[in-house]
Amino acid sequence: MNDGQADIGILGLGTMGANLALNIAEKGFAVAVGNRTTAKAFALRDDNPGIGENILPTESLEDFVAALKTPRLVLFMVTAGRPVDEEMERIAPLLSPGDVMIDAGNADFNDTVRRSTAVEATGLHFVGMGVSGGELGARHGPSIMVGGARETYPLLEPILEKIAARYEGEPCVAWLGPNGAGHFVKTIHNGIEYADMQMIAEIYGIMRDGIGLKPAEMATIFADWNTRGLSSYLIEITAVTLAETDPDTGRPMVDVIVDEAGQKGTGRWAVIEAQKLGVGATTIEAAVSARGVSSRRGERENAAALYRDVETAGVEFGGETDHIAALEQALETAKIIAYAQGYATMAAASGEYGWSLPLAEIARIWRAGCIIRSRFLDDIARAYDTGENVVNLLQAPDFVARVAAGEVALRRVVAKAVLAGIPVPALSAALAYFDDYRRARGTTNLTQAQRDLFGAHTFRRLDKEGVFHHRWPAV
Ligand SMILES: NC(=O)C1=CN([C@@H]2O[C@H](COP(=O)(O)OP(=O)(O)OC[C@H]3O[C@@H](n4cnc5c(N)ncnc54)[C@H](OP(=O)(O)O)[C@@H]3O)[C@@H](O)[C@H]2O)C=CC1
Ligand SMILES: O=C(CO)[C@H](O)[C@H](O)COP(=O)(O)O
Repeated sequence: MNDGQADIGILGLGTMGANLALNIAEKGFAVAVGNRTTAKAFALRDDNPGIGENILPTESLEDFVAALKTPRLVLFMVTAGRPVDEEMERIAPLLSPGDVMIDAGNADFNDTVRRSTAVEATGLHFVGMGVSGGELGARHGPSIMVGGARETYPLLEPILEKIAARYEGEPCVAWLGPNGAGHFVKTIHNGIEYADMQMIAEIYGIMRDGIGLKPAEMATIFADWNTRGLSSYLIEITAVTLAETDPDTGRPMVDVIVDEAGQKGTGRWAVIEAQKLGVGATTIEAAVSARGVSSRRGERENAAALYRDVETAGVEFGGETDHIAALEQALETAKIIAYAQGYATMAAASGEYGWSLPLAEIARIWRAGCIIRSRFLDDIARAYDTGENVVNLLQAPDFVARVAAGEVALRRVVAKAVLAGIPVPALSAALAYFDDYRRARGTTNLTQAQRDLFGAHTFRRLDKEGVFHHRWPAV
């Protein structure tokens, strides 16, 4: 048994927990580790000479708790959902007032609010903390989105600032707001991740099925795009994945991978929360739906046979440079719209829950470490840093200019893909949102008339103040 030596403890040594423990240990902190499968805790110490001396493996929760300095920092990195509640229930009786439980996995922020309320009532503290960056991020520097009580953050800050990714020297970690704020922001990060990935996949679809490019050719194009406006981790890994060859068959790796996308729920949570807040996060919705449709491969194969003879307009996708340039500009424009939707969701949540989310700071801590990291986030930070009230990124002057310059390319690419029968649900959702958002006189006046006719739901008039009901003809 280790006696009160560890600066922090981690329960859950899967992909993220093990790498986070190594990162913390490497930065000079002593970290107690425990896992349902206990052997993993000892293997983590034994398999990592040089760092292992800062890792204190434990066999039981009693050992784990005894190994921690007080106030104890207990970080859970287990499968989201029920396992988090189970682990919390098991360890709570062993902790003392002032100790801190940290859920660093992905979590539905509603669960975080529930857990936070229950735990804080017992004198313990609870922090919901989003960690992004996957395996390598956890190991060498993730982006960390911290929630929970403001007063609890200083207990974690020295460790988090050391282990977080750095962008131009600044650590990519911040306290973002109370109770569920950290996990809410992580959820929107993942929603944007889904939209970003789906739009890249749609551009890949146009390159493959419209233009007829080979994966290696596409890899070169994406690598080139990664040197300019679209430069980001996701574009970089797109080039890497497209360039890869399957050692078994010698074929491009992407060509042997089944076209069914997995999803663990964070994209869906983002959509649900956006809907609850009345924000149209349509690019994220399209991405989540597209993953759902992709998972019904058998159904899609049947439908493909049933609709084999459907006529699509004879659209020519040439392989010339201007087409590639249009795809690049379309993707860049749609990406701005997707981020605008994600940020609008966070802005609405901030008002609804009284969080005062620091939107510029969120962009800054996403610039490195996380899956959507890119220089583009620097531009978003600047837009929110102006001190002006940016109601939506699509109204920030820099982005108005960029979207105005790129919308024709997006419109042409979407129109061509639609005519050719190539699915572009997220790109077209971005365009539709943009067109809807920029229309001063919309069409829901008709919706209001219908609602008033069938349900006396009332409406407001353009020419008079007040709420009205009209005597419509009986139907
Ligand atoms: N993988 C990624 O790229 C990212 C993951 N996350 C989030 O981090 C969290 C952990 O993910 P990841 O490390 O990938 O998951 P893994 O599947 O690699 O590991 C899961 C861990 O949870 C433990 N566990 C599972 N069920 C229980 C249970 N009922 N009781 C106790 N322990 C349990 C496992 O123990 P055992 O070893 O015994 O099975 C293991 O330590 C999740 O919330 C995930 O969404 C966040 C960012 C990125
Ligand atoms: O949280 C993450 C990054 O920050 C993970 O990448 C995320 O878990 C991936 O989600 P999914 O499996 O649903 O694609």
